Order: sequence, then C-alpha cells, then structure tokens
Amino acid sequence: MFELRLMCPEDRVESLSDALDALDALSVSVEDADAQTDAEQALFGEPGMPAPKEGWQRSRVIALFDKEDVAREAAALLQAQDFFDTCQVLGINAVPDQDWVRLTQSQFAPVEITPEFWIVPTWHEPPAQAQQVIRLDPGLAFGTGTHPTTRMCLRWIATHAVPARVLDYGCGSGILAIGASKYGAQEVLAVDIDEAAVQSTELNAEANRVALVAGLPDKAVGVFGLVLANILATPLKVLAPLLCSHVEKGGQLVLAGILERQADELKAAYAPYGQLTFSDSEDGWILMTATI
Ligand SMILES: C[S@@+](CC[C@H](N)C(=O)[O-])C[C@H]1O[C@@H](n2cnc3c(N)ncnc32)[C@H](O)[C@@H]1O
Repeated sequence: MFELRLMCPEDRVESLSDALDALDALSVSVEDADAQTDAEQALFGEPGMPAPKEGWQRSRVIALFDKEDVAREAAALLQAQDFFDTCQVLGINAVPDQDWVRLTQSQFAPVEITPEFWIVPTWHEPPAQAQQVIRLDPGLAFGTGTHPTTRMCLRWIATHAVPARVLDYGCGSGILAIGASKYGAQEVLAVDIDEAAVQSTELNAEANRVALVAGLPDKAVGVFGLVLANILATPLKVLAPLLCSHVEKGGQLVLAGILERQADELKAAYAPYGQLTFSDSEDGWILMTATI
C-alpha cells in the first residue's frame, strides 16, 4: 500500500476528499495538522450544543492507494485543479504491511472492574481470579469498559444489591444492562436513541447468555428498582424528569458521564425528585446517585 499525504485549509477538505475518492483512493483520512501543538483545536461539543467549529484550520489528508503509480498520478491530477491552489502535496510513501486485526486486538486487554469482575474481549482468556465476566469486543456502540464512566457504573453494580427490575437508559453496547443481569437483575430493559446501539446490545447480551429487552427510548415504560444512565451532563439534565419517573419509590438512580465541575448543576436539576450525591470518581469523571 502507498499513502499520499496532503495538507489543506478548512474550506478545501471536502473537495479534496471527494476528488481523492474519484481518483480511486482506497480510504481517505483527515487529521488536525496542528494536533499535539498549542494550535490544536477541539471540534466536539456536548449533545444539544453546537460544535465549536466545523473543521480544523489546517488538515492533513491521507489517502491510501494500492499502487505507487496510481498515488503519483492522483497527486499530479490534483495539482492541476483550481481548488488545489491553497493545498500542498506533502509526499508519497510506502505503508508497511501489518496484521491490522492483531494490532487492533492488542489495544484491548481485559479490564478489571473489581478483582472478581472483569470485561474480557473474546480473543483473551479471562484472568484466573475472575468470577464474573462480561465477554465484549469493541464495536459500533460505546461501552467496552475502557472508559471511566462505564467502569464506575459497573463497579457500583458489583458492589450494591441489584434489584429485580433494571433500566439502562443510553445502553450503548449494553454493558451496564448485561452487568446488572449478571449481578442479579431478573428483568432488564436497555434503551438507546441509536439503532446501532440497540443491535449491539442484543448481540452482546446473546453472546453473554443474558436475557434482556433492548429498544429505542419509547420502549421504556413502567418503573424500575434501579435506573442507570451514563450519558453526559447536558442530556442528563434534560432527562431528569423522565429518568426519575422510571425509578420506583425508594429505588436507585445512578448517573454517569458527569465531570467533577458539573456536580452542582446536576444536583440542582434533580433536586425536585431526590438528592443526588457524589458516589465515586475516576479521571475527573464522577458517579452520582440518588434514592428517589
Ligand atoms: C456514554 S454512552 C454509554 C454507553 C453505556 N451505557 C456505558 O455505560 O458504557 C451514552 C449512550 O447514550 C445514548 N444516548 C445519548 N442521548 C440519549 C438520549 N437522549 N436517550 C437515550 N440514549 C441516549 C448514546 O447513543 C450512547 O449510546
């Protein structure tokens, strides 16, 4: 494989990517050319908030070709285009063959939740001390156990009495729903606004021999002894009345996706329903819980 590396300003990324596609590039990736420098720009925003910017000031565009002469021809053709005047060819180089599957797999090791409870990818054997295991591979949906917010929710599940009925609101991969089931829940409902997450949850539950129901949020009806929601502060505030309406009287609400500095806003949003309190923290993220 050969990669053609280019530099372009924000307003040319789309034309350049489209042209590379038309020139038979196998893939095109776009990176912040100023990443890891003082000029690096974050492009993400919280759900419900506009992204701070649509693109980076300077992008490095990398196109993969199967033959060197095709990459060279593409570079020559691009340089002849009007839109390319503010772009630049950085070079063409050979990409060494790699076992990409093995490389990706090597980045996902078993994750310890408690000494007895582990999240283990299918290409690993569970550690000897693991008594409770969720088998899970990284996929399209969030929730592999590598993020602190997921780990804190799972740790809560593993160290508290899990009631019979549990709702996982924003289930992603279904990891919390599966964890709740492994720790004693008998009826588990997992919902997400993303269809891909619903499908992942169903597949992961099946792979872990866990019975649960997954669906879009309108499937969430009734009350539960435990409602888990690992989303983000802004949607959690908007969802406060809805999430609390699904907690049975005296039941537990467990919220994650909250940064330390957002604790007070969350407490205020949930105050009409219960007293949210700090329960755990990891890497600047906190877990907040309430009895409703
Ligand atoms: C951070 S992931 C958490 C996934 C998993 N529960 C975990 O703990 O790892 C948040 C999930 O919430 C979903 N989500 C975001 N906003 C939502 C909403 N308003 N209603 C339902 N799900 C939502 C997202 O699609 C995403 O799958």
